[in-house]
Amino acid sequence: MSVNNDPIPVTILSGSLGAGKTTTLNHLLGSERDLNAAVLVNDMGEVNIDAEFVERESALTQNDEEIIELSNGCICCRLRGDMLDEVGRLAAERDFDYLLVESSGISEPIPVAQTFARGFEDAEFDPTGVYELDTMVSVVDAHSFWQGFDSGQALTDDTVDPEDNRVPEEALMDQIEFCDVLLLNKCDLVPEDELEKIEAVLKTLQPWAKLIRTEHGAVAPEEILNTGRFDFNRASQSAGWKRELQEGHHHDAAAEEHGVTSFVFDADRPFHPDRVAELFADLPDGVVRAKGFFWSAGREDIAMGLDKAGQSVRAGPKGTWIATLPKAQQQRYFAARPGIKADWDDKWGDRGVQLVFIGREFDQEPLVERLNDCLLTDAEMDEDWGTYPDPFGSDEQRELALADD
Ligand SMILES: Nc1nc2c(ncn2[C@@H]2O[C@H](COP(=O)(O)OP(=O)(O)OP(=O)(O)O)[C@@H](O)[C@H]2O)c(=O)[nH]1
Repeated sequence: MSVNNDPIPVTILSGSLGAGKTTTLNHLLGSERDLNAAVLVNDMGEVNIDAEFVERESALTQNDEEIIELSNGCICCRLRGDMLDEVGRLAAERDFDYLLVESSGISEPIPVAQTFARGFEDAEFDPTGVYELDTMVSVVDAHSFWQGFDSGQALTDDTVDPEDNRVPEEALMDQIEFCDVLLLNKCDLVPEDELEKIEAVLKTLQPWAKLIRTEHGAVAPEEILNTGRFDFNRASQSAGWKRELQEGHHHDAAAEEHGVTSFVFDADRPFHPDRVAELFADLPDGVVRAKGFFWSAGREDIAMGLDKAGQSVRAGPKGTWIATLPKAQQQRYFAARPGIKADWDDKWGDRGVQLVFIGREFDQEPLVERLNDCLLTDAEMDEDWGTYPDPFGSDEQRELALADD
């Protein structure tokens, strides 16, 4: 074999439990007989490992991939170093041309991508220059799409990743929002009109990724191998809520036709903490995603964050207002971003509210009205906000409410 020093391309597959990641991998390995790939599989020891082994064995006998299992932990957190050790060992042998990674159902895609794109400080092996992240693929289960945002699991359930207390809908949302290719799988189980609704929501949550319908993971290999689509910065900016905050609302006729609503709620005065906490705990079911910053009266020191993914809602201290930065730093910030001062208030600077709401079949107007009712009234603007109770506490992004079944 000739010596090849080009970086080894990497495709990472994420997707919730049972969405069809293994099926997709098997399809790929079965249809691309010439693909000389190493496969790294991360499972949390959750389900059905035997059945998966059988399927993989069959793929293994057809091709001669090296298959590596990383179990009982997640490659986005505890096993990041282990994953790098393994891919470092593989790279030293270098008898394959492509690395396929199947991450666990609850993996966060960003740290996994980061591990490949930028390395990981605690690991000896530095993947930069040796591996090159080519495509981030998220497999979405069309059949249980809506249930995916309604796990009804409280943060205390065993099913929640014990390492960081995340619920499955948060992982699902991350996987949708940070990827290059979205495979909408199990389309055989879902009628056409329902598929169109799901696609309309997916395109609003993730406008950049290529959206492909699949049955039994049957995707054309060129859609997920050697696509050259991955770009860390672009992927980080590609979430629909982020684009809507930064670039404003894009009218999307297809989305509207399928009942998808998305809007930004903007305000330059604070919310009453109790009123808004109550509202966040009782947002309309149709709101699949909400995200952004808000100002909670009495907490002028810090920007609060709202993060709703499906039924999971977190709100709590999140970021820094420019107004609280030292003057010199503020000046540098303004110099780098001309025009930012447009919304600057003489007294309160950039403190305010900017929240994106995305969902299906909910009415925007009543929600906007309720949000407006949460803002301080003129009379309250003159009160001493220090006497207000603070439901958000000091923990970052504290959980507020979950499905109560
Ligand atoms: N009807 C139908 N079933 C599918 C499809 N894709 C996968 N399945 C089935 O769904 C089940 C789960 O598929 P897997 O490929 O194991 O899913 P996974 O994402 O790898 O699951 P985990 O590794 O457990 O997270 C299996 O029984 C598959 O045969 C599909 O497009 N249609």
